[in-house]
Amino acid sequence: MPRIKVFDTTLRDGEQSPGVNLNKMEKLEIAKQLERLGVDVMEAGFPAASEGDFQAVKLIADTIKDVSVTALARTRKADIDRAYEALKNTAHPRIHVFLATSPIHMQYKLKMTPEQVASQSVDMVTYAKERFEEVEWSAEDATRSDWAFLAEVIEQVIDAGATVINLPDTVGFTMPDEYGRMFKYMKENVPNIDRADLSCHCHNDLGMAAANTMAAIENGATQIEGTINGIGERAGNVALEEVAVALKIRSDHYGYDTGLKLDEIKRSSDLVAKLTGMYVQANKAIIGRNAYAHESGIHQDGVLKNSETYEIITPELVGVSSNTLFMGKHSGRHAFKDKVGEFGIEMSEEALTAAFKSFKALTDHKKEVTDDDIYTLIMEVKTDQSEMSRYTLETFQVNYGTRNITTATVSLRTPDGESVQTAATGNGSIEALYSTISELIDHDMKLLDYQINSVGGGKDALAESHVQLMVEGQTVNGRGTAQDVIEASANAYINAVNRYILNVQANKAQVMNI
Ligand SMILES: CC(=O)SCCNC(=O)CCNC(=O)[C@H](O)C(C)(C)COP(=O)(O)OP(=O)(O)OC[C@H]1O[C@@H](n2cnc3c(N)ncnc32)[C@H](O)[C@@H]1OP(=O)(O)O
Ligand SMILES: CC(C)C(=O)C(=O)O
Ligand SMILES: [Mg+2]
Repeated sequence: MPRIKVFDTTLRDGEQSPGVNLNKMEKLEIAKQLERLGVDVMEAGFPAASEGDFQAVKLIADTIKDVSVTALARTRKADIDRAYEALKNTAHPRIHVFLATSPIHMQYKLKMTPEQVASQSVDMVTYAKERFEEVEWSAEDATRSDWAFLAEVIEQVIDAGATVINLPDTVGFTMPDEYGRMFKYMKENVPNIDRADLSCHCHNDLGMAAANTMAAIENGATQIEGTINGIGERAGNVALEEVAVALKIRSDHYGYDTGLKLDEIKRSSDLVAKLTGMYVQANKAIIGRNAYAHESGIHQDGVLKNSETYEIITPELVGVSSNTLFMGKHSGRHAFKDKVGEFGIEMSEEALTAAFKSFKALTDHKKEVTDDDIYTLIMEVKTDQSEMSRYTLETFQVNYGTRNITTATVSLRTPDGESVQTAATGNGSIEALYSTISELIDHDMKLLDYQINSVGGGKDALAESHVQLMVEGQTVNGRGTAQDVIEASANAYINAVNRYILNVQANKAQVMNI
């Protein structure tokens, strides 16, 4: 069966989701999972955007061996140079250069004529080609561009060395038949089109991203771009798992396949949801909690007689399985290690010991420790940068009552190793807690967003909190886990402050290096 290449942009376009901000260790974990999933190309970031993005792309490029790693660049030499610096040691490098071709973007955003857009694209593809064998060129806002103009630019950039041509539906504007016709038009009107892969890149503003991607495949696309769980700018990108499973289940209709290991989909989805804080809705296609659940009597009756009456996808196909190993206070290190293996996660002995210690501590409070709990603990250990952390929570107490003024008392260890303590009040537990922590930390801070979720079910479930703070004018995210919701909230807040401090240190180090 002919194979469609999969270009994952979870770490670049996906990270452009409002409110998402991954540190480099979190990005690396996602990159390793994408490698296990079997994507052909992963877009690791936009190195010219920030020092943090540059470092994350470089770390991924230096680590990933079996997948092509790419990075985004504007049609500017400085962007291409920065991408080259980040990617130069990777096994299969690719640069991704983009420039908008629609009248509205050219006139108002770029303030360039169509002729300037064409020649700048050619010049920068030529420049990129001197550094990279694989050069992808994207016509941003292709679906609102003039097709004849676009065809001319595509022909020129292929002559200049582009090996992949991407036609993004940047604002999710197109419809399936129209997008399909655009691909057919380019196949028929660009004389050298067969010298390049043709790629689609769909956004979901009108809920058409998956349908548009399928239409592109039917009309000549050889590469699809998207993200895990469909995260991304505004309403997101196409969810890769939806397209890959649709191609598999309807191979009779399309006759194409991807190289993805479909049973790695659930793990990939869980990891991205956990590290980004963007949880998947229960009825989400392919990986939603309800995607393999049957509620009504007639459906249940049908499924009991023959599951295919109401199930077109088996849960096992995408790696959804029921928990068979009961993990509790009597479990030992072997069972724990086996569970880590089941998740497909590699851990050093040191990290395994730390995760096992947290697991045992949890079993003292929790009757049954679920897969979700263990997975959360492992990720806490794997993405921990505590050796570089600055503030740690020592103790806290919150007094809340319907008729009392809520008071929190918190003790923190500061970056200098000093123990500081104070108390403050607030309208509720979290406000009192956060006001108290703020008083102990010598930075100007504002809470922008706060989320609390339970991991798995049950009244003794672990709590996981995500916060977004404005610290000294910089937006930072934080994540914290604990058995208690207030402790998880405190951990998330302190984690955000520590990330801010690490960012400041990284920037200072960069200035000193220059
Ligand atoms: C459709 C997409 O997803 S595109 C990718 C979007 N991703 C991002 O923007 C990543 C995060 N971005 C950033 O950190 C910043 O925008 C940066 C570092 C890239 C640039 O920052 P700044 O230099 O402050 O510029 P700012 O973002 O305000 O404006 C963008 C500039 O790039 C220009 N530009 C936009 N696209 C392109 C392009 N493809 N090629 C060349 N120039 C471009 C704009 O015209 C504008 O130029 P101007 O300053 O001459 O008016
Ligand atoms: C940078 C390009 C490929 C993009 O993300 C878009 O146009 O949506
Ligand atoms: Mg995009």
